[in-house]
Amino acid sequence: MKVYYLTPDEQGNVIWPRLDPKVSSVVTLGTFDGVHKGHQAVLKRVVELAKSYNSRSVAIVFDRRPGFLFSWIAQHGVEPAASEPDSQQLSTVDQRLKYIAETGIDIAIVVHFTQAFSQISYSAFLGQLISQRVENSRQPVHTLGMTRLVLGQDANFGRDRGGNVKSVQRLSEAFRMFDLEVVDYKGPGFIHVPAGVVDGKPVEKKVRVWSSTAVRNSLEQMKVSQAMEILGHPHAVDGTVVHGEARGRTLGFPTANFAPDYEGLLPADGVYSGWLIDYGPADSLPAPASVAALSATPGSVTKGEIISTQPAEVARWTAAISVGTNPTFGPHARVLEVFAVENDWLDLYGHRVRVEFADTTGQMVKAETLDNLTELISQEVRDSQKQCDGGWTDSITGDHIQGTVVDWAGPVIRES
Ligand SMILES: Cc1cc2nc3c(=O)[nH]c(=O)nc-3n(C[C@H](O)[C@H](O)[C@H](O)COP(=O)(O)O)c2cc1C
Ligand SMILES: Nc1ncnc2c1ncn2[C@@H]1O[C@H](COP(=O)(O)OP(=O)(O)OP(=O)(O)O)[C@@H](O)[C@H]1O
Repeated sequence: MKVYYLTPDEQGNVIWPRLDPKVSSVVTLGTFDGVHKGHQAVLKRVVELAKSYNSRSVAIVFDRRPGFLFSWIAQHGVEPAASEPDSQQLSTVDQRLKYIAETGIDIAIVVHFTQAFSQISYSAFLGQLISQRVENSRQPVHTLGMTRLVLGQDANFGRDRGGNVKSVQRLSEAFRMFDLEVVDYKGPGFIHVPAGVVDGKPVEKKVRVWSSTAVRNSLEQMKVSQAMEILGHPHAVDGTVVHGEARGRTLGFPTANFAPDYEGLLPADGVYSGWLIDYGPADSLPAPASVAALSATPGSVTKGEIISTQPAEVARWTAAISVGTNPTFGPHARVLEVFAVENDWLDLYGHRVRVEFADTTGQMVKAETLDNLTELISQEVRDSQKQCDGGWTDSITGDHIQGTVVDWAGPVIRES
């Protein structure tokens, strides 16, 4: 998959890549947070249509959730800095691109979502996907050559969320420049999720089961296996390993402690089963293109290259995962710690790692004694092995992923 990164200028304008004018594009657009099964249905339809029309398949991905941008502005009065983390984001742009690439999409165009960009009307935006007028040129120049647009039934985009299935259909019929195809595959239906408090009373809202809101709700309730069911892959958190308090070895369960700048939404405090993936020393890995794109000149396009959006996995282990404040040991910051079940005594300091959440094994408790805690953790480790035994199957590729050690060349520290 080729990836282009677009940085809007102060007026919100972007320069679209000029793609080969002899080939038309089937396009979809959205945030794709989590790339859940609903998103997958839309993306797969784009790939299918592109194949049948000899077109290219294009996904326009908004980076920064619009919800994050607008709530930040409402709270702080200004736009967040480009590097400001979004604590409610399920997956980083690199994680999303990895899954989008798996669906078979040819080109992803990542647009850094700014307030000025959000003010472009849906009709002007869609027009730009066909051709664009540029400075010093009278004739509009060919951009993506969009001939087909694929949207989910309740898609909304453009200024004041004016672009929806009805308004886009009208536009399509009036100008006959592109066709609209609507994917109405919402999955297993709807659920109610908490939506804050009004007049002192908790209120709920109805959302699709296949939605990022439902995934966030599952994670907040420790239901990581439910999140996996909606996503079609385990929910993941990425980070680098730092030193903890070196207590784990004494307990018999040394853990890889994630640095506080981890990426991905952390599930509620609790103990989970899953997988720990090692990508090797962080300083040996190239910075992802998405990081460089954050400091790009406004109004620029970072040329697309065929990039690997994820470093290669060095090893993968079944994991017992602890999220919380370790109350047994008094006041403590909230931490994410992972014990690699098959290989205790690993040296992962400074490594780039990922943890994938499979299921729940217990609560974070204040144990009476260290022996009690060790006993509890031992049981949770056994449960993790049982729960992760079957691995998991990627809903996009159909690949079966087994949670056992791949080929780890790093040092294994044995107890002396
Ligand atoms: C599977 C697992 C379950 C855990 N459960 C608890 C718990 O219920 N209560 C608690 O205080 N700490 C719990 N911990 C965290 C340990 O207290 C922590 O790993 C240990 O203190 C080592 O910390 P350190 O890495 O900072 O040295 C758990 C750790 C693991 C790996
Ligand atoms: N369950 C679903 N069924 C069909 N289409 C979906 C489903 N979920 C999302 N889509 C479509 O995927 C595209 C990208 O969606 P986007 O990520 O921008 O936001 P969304 O629709 O609000 O998704 P979510 O609520 O899960 O965040 C849109 O066209 C949207 O309508």
